[in-house]
Amino acid sequence: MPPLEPFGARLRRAMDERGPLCVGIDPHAALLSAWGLGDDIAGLERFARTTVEALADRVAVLKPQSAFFERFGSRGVAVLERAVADARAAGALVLMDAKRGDIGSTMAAYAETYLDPAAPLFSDAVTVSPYLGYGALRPALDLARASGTGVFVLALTSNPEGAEVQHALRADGRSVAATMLDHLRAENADAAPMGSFGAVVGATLAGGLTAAGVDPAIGGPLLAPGIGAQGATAADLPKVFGAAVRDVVPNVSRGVLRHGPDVSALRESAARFADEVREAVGTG
Ligand SMILES: O=c1ccn([C@@H]2O[C@H](COP(=O)(O)O)[C@@H](O)[C@H]2O)c(=O)[nH]1
Repeated sequence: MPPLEPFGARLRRAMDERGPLCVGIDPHAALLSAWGLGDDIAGLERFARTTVEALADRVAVLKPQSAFFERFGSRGVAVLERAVADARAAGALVLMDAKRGDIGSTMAAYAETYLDPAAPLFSDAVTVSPYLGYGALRPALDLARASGTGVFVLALTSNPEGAEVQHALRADGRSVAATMLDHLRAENADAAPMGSFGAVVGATLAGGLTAAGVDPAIGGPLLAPGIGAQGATAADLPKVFGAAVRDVVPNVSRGVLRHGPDVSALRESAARFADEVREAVGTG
């Protein structure tokens, strides 16, 4: 198979054609129940299939939350494999939210799990945690570059607990979060129209970026979770991201999923969020 076009270029095109919204596939036990499904493999499978059927042909990115599949063991992972393949076949980019991070050959194995085109869970991009040091992510960064996939590094997460680590200051006075964004800016240097190496920066962080001395412009995508159930709205995006808002991929999971299992209702909800984002970001 020929190598894919770089993820950043594929993502920019998808954002231009479909709008930048990313919808999560998060089969919480409470959502399975609200959809009238069992908290079991059959329920998981129906939930994933319905979400993919409703949204994969219209949103730029679908983001399965791996944890909700892994809790069912190998059969849950098999459902995840199918969801990823079906979503990609229907035209969505798949961002696997696995938040992996380790060292050396272990990190390389995580990278192969999601970014090797021959792997059963091959996805367009994966989230990673830099808590073992940005340099420890090198196997994933290198494999992404080679395979035309992307990596999203946790920088300023949407949860309030993240600040104690991410706002911490290094000896040179830079915050940990700002340092992660510096690394990503360097990783994306010279990439056009957009780099493949993204940051996770919560939409909940109005004021938080300045506090952490962070410039969100990294030449790559900015995944912004926190809209909907966590309280942020599309109108917060320009406040949080300023001029970098054009590179933001806003994520909504429960805010859309709570409208299921009706396919039309899921689509209408995603369309409403997409309209709100368009209005807030000023792209038409
Ligand atoms: O900082 C982060 C990083 C990841 N997430 C994930 O995004 C979704 C958000 O779900 P909602 O239902 O829209 O709250 C979920 O999978 C999180 O694990 C995040 O929220 N914040």
